[in-house]
Amino acid sequence: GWGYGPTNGPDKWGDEYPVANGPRQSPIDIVPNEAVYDSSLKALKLSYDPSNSKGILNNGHSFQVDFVDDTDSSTLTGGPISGTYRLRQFHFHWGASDDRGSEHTVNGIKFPCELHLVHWNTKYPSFGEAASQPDGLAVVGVFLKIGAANPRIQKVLDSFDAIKTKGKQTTFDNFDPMTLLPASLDYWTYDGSLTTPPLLESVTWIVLKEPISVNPAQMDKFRSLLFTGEGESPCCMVDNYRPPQPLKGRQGILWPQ
Ligand SMILES: NS(=O)(=O)c1ccc(-n2ccn(-c3ccc(F)cc3F)c2=O)cc1
Ligand SMILES: [Zn+2]
Repeated sequence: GWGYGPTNGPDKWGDEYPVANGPRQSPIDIVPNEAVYDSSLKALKLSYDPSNSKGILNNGHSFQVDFVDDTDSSTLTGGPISGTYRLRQFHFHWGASDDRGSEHTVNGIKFPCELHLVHWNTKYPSFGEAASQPDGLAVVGVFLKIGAANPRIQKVLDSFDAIKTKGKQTTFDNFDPMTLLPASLDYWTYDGSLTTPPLLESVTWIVLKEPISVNPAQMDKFRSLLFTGEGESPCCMVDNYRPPQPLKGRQGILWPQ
């Protein structure tokens, strides 16, 4: 199966997933000076119910916190999207060292980590159905930079001992992902795709301009997870990011700062 190694990594994904070379692939390099101002864009509105958080899972590519998404209690509205999108899960991508790890880059700069909050359009009957539609998903991306320790992320990191290997999961109750967001919800937005197989071109990307912080010890905790399952020879879960993809005519749009 696909991964991030030399034999199954991003350069090989196109063999099994031809959309890898499609017209709206993600991530991209964001060049703020080239972003177009769009006065029709609205402010992002995120409303999350902490009681919707369900569990945390090591899926062998990252770890994700899954949410109950059978009601409109944790939603994304406004911003570049129309209608209501429900939060399904959030997860991260990170590097083996602090000089890399994010998927989107800004003027070619990589951050050590990037958070993705995955939402689906409730005009479709389910996440799976939405994931195959051009307006089916909306992912909010948040950069993490090295700085002060982030007390909000600590609860996530404290669960890692229970999900060290691929396939392990544990309960994860009453977590409000709002606490992971920066003060400003200013964003860039563009039409893109899932950044891992199946690389579906169904994502409206909303990348926040303001990063949140983590300290080096917290970044090292991310790197303590394993890509491999229990009993397999251990391979650290690091560098689980896809590099920026060709713009192919797309223009990054900037919400009025
Ligand atoms: N990194 S990201 O662009 O935020 C990203 C990358 C990949 C996924 N992803 C992987 C498999 N799926 C998935 C799961 C169930 C389903 F019915 C359809 C899917 F595409 C999915 O949404 C979800 C989010
Ligand atoms: Zn992601």
